[in-house]
Amino acid sequence: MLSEWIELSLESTAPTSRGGKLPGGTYTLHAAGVLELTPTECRSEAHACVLSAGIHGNETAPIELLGECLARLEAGLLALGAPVLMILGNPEAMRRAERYVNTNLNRLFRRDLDESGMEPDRARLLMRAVDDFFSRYPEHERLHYDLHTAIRDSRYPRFAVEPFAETATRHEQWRWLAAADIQAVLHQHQHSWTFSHYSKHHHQAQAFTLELGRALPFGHNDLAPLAPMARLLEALLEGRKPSGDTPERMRFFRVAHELMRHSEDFRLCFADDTPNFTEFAPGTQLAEDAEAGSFVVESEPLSVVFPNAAVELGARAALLARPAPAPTDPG
Ligand SMILES: O=C(O)CCC(=O)N[C@@H](CCC(=O)O)C(=O)O
Ligand SMILES: [Zn+2]
Repeated sequence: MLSEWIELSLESTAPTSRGGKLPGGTYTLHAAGVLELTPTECRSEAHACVLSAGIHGNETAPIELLGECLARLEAGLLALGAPVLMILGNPEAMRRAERYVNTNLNRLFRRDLDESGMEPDRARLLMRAVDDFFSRYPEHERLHYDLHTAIRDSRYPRFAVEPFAETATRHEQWRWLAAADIQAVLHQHQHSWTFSHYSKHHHQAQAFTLELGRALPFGHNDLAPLAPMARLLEALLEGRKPSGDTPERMRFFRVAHELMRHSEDFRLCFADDTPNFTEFAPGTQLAEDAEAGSFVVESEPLSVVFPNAAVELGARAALLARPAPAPTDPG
């Protein structure tokens, strides 16, 4: 049943059972795309882990990665040793192989959300699922990895976005991400209402959005470069301490500016296939908006991340970042 969970979610077929046993514990299906794994015994290093994928329906590699982890659990190659909430974010968008159906789910994770519609309802359901899960494990260190893939190529194909929130990121997280072959980290500069931000802001979780290569349809993903990330997820599922490496292996950036789309008449002034983290020199015009005017790089170069001129009005059309120092170990 476990390994069929993803297929059944894609087919919108209700599974025959809402729970059962697996090596090292039990599973419970709380709602479509919301699966909780409960260990018979938590290992001492275990985190309470939220692992989500498919928040954008066309980002399939992370869904396959979670599927592989479940298959290994079910086959007895891994023994569950930590509480885990596994989430397929937007099953309807997954079925349509679209980023979203009506609106971008990953901008809706706020407690004062009052919009109606499929994605707002889904955001409310997922926020409740995360609240309930973390409240069951008050003694555990909390963690949320929200797994994505990017629309464009990237100078660093695998990178982490660290949400902005008060909770400090523990140094071991940088070590784990470096060992998982994450190549760059982007620190957010302000609240962003993404899923990983929700867990960090409201539950003090160690939380990241992880970009794991480029968005491709099911069956077209090469999971080989994600093998080190699979090892990290498996260690978390087993409640073991993951391997670490020096964070200096990764390049660090901080968002300096968020480029917003204000009007219908908006364009980015560089090629559509410009890879993430491409740097633009001072004086370069990056955007033209009928309402906000033009945006030109000022005195320091800026690197562009997630450029997308086709976003909804009022939404982020790109992040502009500058290099940041690698974090030092507080000891
Ligand atoms: O490649 C793109 O333009 C988008 C990839 C993606 O979905 N990224 C996330 C990042 C979330 C964050 O800022 O933490 C998103 O845009 O929701
Ligand atoms: Zn995404």
